[in-house]
Amino acid sequence: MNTTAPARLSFTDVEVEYRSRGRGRVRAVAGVSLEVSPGQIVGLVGESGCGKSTLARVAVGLSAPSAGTVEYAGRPVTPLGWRPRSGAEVGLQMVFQNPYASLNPRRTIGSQLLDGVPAAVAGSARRARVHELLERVAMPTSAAQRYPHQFSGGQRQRLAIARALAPEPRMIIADEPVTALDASSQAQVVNLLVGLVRDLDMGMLFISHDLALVHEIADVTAVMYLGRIVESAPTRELWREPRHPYTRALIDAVPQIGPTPRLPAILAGEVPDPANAPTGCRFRPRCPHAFAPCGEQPPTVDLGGRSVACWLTDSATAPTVARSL
Ligand SMILES: Nc1ncnc2c1ncn2[C@@H]1O[C@H](COP(=O)(O)OP(=O)(O)OP(=O)(O)O)[C@@H](O)[C@H]1O
Repeated sequence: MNTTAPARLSFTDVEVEYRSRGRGRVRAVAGVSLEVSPGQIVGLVGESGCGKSTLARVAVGLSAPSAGTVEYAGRPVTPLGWRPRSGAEVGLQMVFQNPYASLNPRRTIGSQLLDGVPAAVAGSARRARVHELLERVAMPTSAAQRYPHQFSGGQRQRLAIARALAPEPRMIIADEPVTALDASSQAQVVNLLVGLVRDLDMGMLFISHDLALVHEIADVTAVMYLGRIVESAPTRELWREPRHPYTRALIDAVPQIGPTPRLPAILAGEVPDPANAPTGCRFRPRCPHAFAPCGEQPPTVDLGGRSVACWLTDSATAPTVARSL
């Protein structure tokens, strides 16, 4: 592994196309460029079906992009299974929505954690490392002798996080890691995960449909719609001044509490099937501000530290509605 390159995850013009019977060609990811730097939490948000999980799978080599490149620490991430796992994949670990995706129900927790501990850790230090991993996720060391089904959902997810940490990754890809948990476990697991990422100075791509949660934890938020990143910005700026109508709609859909409570607005319509994606701007059929230029795909415009793909931000085409956004 190239140890001099920073442990940065970079997607460049990534496309992923599925061929499925009945639906034909499904372009689930349609040209995504995104970076996650060491020590940074990037939140990726969007409604169901926008292509978030597909992008996560490509990041860890579980799927191959049909175009574009994914690099980690300066090396291409290539699909698993073709050769032994390389440093690129070991440096990146994934936490799934369902902990059973990373925990084998038929093996003890201890043996599964041992599998992940680097070979360089030898002898009795291996078992000590397993105990250390359990302590890191606030589980008793006795958990090592038990099986996944003997734990609650929240505990299982903590054990899946310990499994992800075992190979000492520098970057975590967390795909809806708390969506399947009850509300109190959700908060615990998110706090644990974010605390670990910060303590160990790792990077994290945190995928969620929950913009309010991403607002709490992410340094940068990228908003995905039907296979494309429509807006990306430091989280605070994005929340304070969303530039894309889809981002605005997602923020409006979050219930507001506090001195001036407000009921959430409903985002009109549904995400179209990517097998039948609209031409031009993909958000056009649901956008309250759609106008003639939206028949063409908008370019992604760099606004200095943030980017947006919307004709409303183009000074040549933007009509007065831009000011009302
Ligand atoms: N193996 C597959 N074969 C065909 N189509 C697929 C496959 N996996 C995903 N898709 C389609 O690709 C699109 C994006 O799916 P993906 O799961 O990446 O979205 P998502 O934003 O993560 O949604 P969710 O939050 O519901 O998981 C969807 O239209 C989905 O039906």
